Amino acid sequence: MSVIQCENASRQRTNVNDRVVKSVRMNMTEEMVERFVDAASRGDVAAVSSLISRCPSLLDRPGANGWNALMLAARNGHYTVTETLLSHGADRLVVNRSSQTAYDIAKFWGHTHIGNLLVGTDNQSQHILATTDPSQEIYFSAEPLDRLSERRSDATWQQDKQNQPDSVFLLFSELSPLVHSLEPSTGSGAQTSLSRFSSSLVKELLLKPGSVLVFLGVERRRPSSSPETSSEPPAWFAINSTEDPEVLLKLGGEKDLFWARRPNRDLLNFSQDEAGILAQARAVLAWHSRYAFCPTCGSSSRSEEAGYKRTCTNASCSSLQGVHNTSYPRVDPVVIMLVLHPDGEQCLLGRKKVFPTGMFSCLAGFIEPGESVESAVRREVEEESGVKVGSVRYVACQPWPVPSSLMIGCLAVALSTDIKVDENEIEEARWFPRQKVIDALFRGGSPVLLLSPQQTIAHQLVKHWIGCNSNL
Ligand SMILES: NC(=O)C1=CN([C@@H]2O[C@H](COP(=O)(O)OP(=O)(O)OC[C@H]3O[C@@H](n4cnc5c(N)ncnc54)[C@H](OP(=O)(O)O)[C@@H]3O)[C@@H](O)[C@H]2O)C=CC1
Ligand SMILES: [Mg+2]
Ligand SMILES: [Mg+2]
Ligand SMILES: [Mg+2]
Ligand SMILES: [Zn+2]
Repeated sequence: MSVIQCENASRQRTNVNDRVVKSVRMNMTEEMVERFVDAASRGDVAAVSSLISRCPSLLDRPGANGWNALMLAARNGHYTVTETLLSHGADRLVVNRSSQTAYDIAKFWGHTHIGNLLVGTDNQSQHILATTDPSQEIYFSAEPLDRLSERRSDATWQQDKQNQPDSVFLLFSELSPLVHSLEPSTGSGAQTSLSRFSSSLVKELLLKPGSVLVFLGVERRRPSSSPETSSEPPAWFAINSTEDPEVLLKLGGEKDLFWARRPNRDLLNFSQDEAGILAQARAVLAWHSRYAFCPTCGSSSRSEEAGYKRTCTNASCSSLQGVHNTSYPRVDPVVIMLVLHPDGEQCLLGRKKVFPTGMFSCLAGFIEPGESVESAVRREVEEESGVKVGSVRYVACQPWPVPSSLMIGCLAVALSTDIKVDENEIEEARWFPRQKVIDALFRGGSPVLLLSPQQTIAHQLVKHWIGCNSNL
């Protein structure tokens, strides 16, 4: 045998030996994983603890059937084993082959106490589970003011409120609100706050021909028991001004005020209450800015009913007779839907060209005249992605004041899965598995999937789907 043949034979023997060693090691590891998940499944705390201390990497390893120790402990209602696994840092966010987390499994099998343990107290897992009522968290939907619509046509009451020292006036220039930054220590998570002006500061501004005033409502609070303060809660107004924005800034004196000009970004930084007020104020002011002239005859129109109606100044205009929706602030209904794959474990998300790299969101589209919510969902999904949709279920809605949409959020189930995007509207659409979505929601964005911010209903719909049990 030549030297080369000898070397080759020796190399082959080494490779064979390596493979044998590797396979023995693999069998040993697999065996250990099976022993570990079996101990968790039987509720054997001592065996679970001893195996983790010998080999910590076993903790989240799935057994041959795709279930890890935490899932099996949850399935069989073993509280102490669940507790032990969590105390070692077991990952609550991993899913099995059917896209179920340990929490899904505990909830399905009725082990509420284990479900509660898996929710824990940390924000991360609470987010997953506290999604049964998404409307609780919808940005722009809080209603801290009582709109008192019956007071809109009471001119004396309106004038009186405009003169009250405790009335609050919000300022807008070209529909951008005047705001100031908040210290992070406020704890509300809000970064900016609406700047509030008193009647004396805006008195002159209200006399300018380009100023539009809208009555928003009064604060929802019990009348004060203190005799020094007014017994009626303060009234709130919004003003859109055409004056020089730099000059308007000076109304705030020395304070560090600025205009929140980028609608899709700057309007998302307020507290829930202020976002609710902003949604109302901006949408009504946007309507005034677009309807200065009567849509029926083209004559000029004037604001009435404290900013909630525009009436044509032409006495012979037909809009002055009968029902005319051109006279009232408009709301445009939009459907927004999370489409679920027929397997229940994937969802359809799309991206527009203008989205930041990696960002995907729910498909959405304006409802057309004569269309139901369900038909609009089916039409928009098919137009934008080529996917056919069957059942549609309403989940929650969101006022979206850019300029005045109402986003009607639904879950919809796909009947077909092939994707063909409408390139005018969507750059790409894809099916995303539940685990990827969980990772994007709770472990921070990955380059593959970045979701829209939590203030959007698109984000809330995705979170709601994750909070629903996967099919068991
Ligand atoms: N809060 C959230 O989570 C989200 C909110 N949105 C909002 O929903 C709205 C609609 O979504 P989008 O996907 O753009 O809608 P569509 O899929 O219906 O497409 C938008 C196109 O429809 C046309 N359009 C504009 N206004 C209307 C109307 N009143 N009725 C019918 N068609 C109209 C426009 O065409 P043209 O360009 O020719 O004028 C526009 O380009 C947007 O305002 C968007 O900001 C969207 C996604 C998420
Ligand atoms: Mg569309
Ligand atoms: Mg669309
Ligand atoms: Mg459309
Ligand atoms: Zn008219």
